[in-house]
Amino acid sequence: MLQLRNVSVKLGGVEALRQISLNAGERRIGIVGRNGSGKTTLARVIAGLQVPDAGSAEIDGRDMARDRKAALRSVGILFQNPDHQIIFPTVEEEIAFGLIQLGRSRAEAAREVQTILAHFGKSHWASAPTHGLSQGQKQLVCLMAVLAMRPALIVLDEPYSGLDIPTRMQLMRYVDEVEARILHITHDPESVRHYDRVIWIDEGRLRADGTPSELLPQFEAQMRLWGGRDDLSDLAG
Ligand SMILES: Nc1ncnc2c1ncn2[C@@H]1O[C@H](COP(=O)(O)OP(=O)(O)OP(=O)(O)O)[C@@H](O)[C@H]1O
Repeated sequence: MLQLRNVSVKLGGVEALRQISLNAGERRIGIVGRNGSGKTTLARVIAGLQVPDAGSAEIDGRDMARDRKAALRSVGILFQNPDHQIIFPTVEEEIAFGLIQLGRSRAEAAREVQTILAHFGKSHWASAPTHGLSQGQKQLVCLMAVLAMRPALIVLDEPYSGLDIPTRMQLMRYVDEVEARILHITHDPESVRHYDRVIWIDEGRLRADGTPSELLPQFEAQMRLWGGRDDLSDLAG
């Protein structure tokens, strides 16, 4: 169970999040909102990577900002750009890193790396150089690295942008099969239409919260309305 209590975050004078409170236990949750609305900041708070200026983010009663070990075990995060995530020269080292951080021995980590690669039919990638992979292949490596750590919750921050349609469809299929709970940040209503719940963040506030069938038509209508204007002065920041 994810519990946010009055979470506020200021970044360089900008109120990126303003008093967000919510409880979430659904298996699949989408987060929508326009550019600069605070979605990535929210993802970082939930993963314990951003300490809120006020309020707290807890998963199963553990405070993500204060208990880094619990945060590592509980939440995996997949960012939009895999180049910001990948740091190791080979695929196996990249996937092993999180496991070693969780306290696995090198031998245990190596076994678990093999297991996850085999699960995705990518055993032959083990010693492949990460810099030689395409964007979609890198994104799959990041997903495997997150899944290998078996977190209870996976936060996806626009993981499909920049991928071609077949790669996106394949990755979406992999993600749909994942046991862990998913919180998926996106601009694309289609990718969360089959989810259990959607949360709309606007100017750092929780604007609406409901089922996709209730919320997405409102969201799309508002996006079209804003898109019809030439004025970008209301864009956050
Ligand atoms: N490091 C930072 N310093 C100052 N302001 C920041 C910083 N990071 C984010 N912001 C501001 O905080 C607000 C929320 O940013 P955030 O990245 O969370 O939005 P977002 O909804 O994820 O946007 P996008 O959809 O464009 O990725 C924006 O106004 C942004 O300019």
